[in-house]
Amino acid sequence: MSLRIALNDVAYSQGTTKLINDATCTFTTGITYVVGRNGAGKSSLLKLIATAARPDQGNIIYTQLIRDDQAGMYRKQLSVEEIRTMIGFMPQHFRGHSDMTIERYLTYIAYHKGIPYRLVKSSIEKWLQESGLHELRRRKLRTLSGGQLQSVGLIQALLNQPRICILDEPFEGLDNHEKSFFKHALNRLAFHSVIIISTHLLEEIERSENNSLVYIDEGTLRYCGGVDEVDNVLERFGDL
Ligand SMILES: Nc1ncnc2c1ncn2[C@@H]1O[C@H](COP(=O)(O)OP(=O)(O)OP(=O)(O)O)[C@@H](O)[C@H]1O
Repeated sequence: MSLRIALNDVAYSQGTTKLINDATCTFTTGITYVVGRNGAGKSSLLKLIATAARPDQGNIIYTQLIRDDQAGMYRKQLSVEEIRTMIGFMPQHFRGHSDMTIERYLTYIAYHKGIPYRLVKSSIEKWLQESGLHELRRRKLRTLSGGQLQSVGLIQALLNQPRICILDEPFEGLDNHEKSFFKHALNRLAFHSVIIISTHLLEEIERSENNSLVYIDEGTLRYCGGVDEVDNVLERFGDL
């Protein structure tokens, strides 16, 4: 199932402030890193793609490649409702439900995402064991450290192996063990899913040939292309 997200001349404002200008870019399977300085518009761009905000102008078209015996191969346009069932999203400064325990919160999210009842417990158990959060599973979210909360935010986004995964600064505050665990999970997911990650940590960018880069500056997309160009892009448009 090959997905494509195409932004066509997308503009987005808050009040009189234009946050995104005429953004045209395509996202496909694999990891795309969205980079730019503080305030460049990364979070705004991710919210638009996650359907958490709506463009003032232009559109975002989500299509899926369909193989059909009769009709052959064609691209089907997906509705917002269909897209929302496919998205895993972690906003910047994830908080979750502060009075729930980790276990209860993830169970609630799992049901919400339609994970079959019989798989919920074992799936959450596995994520908690592998991420190192198992011993903390009965702690309320408000008592967690920044890195622990970030891990819960990542698990809730990745729990149902989403076909579209949008993560705003996912590596912020994680220790090396947590980073390598989630990177591994993302690399596995990237074979079948569109993964969009905003980051200002250049060392977190994996320069694999399947990965892409978007450089945003003052709401304008200056570069959309292969991640192998990252050094040239930073030299041309400015370091982060
Ligand atoms: N509700 C709002 N009203 C007015 N301006 C806003 C609003 N939200 C964001 N902005 C401004 O829009 C610009 C882009 O913000 P955005 O959060 O998308 O950038 P960012 O690249 O994610 O920044 P950072 O890396 O610092 O999180 C910033 O200058 C920000 O101050």
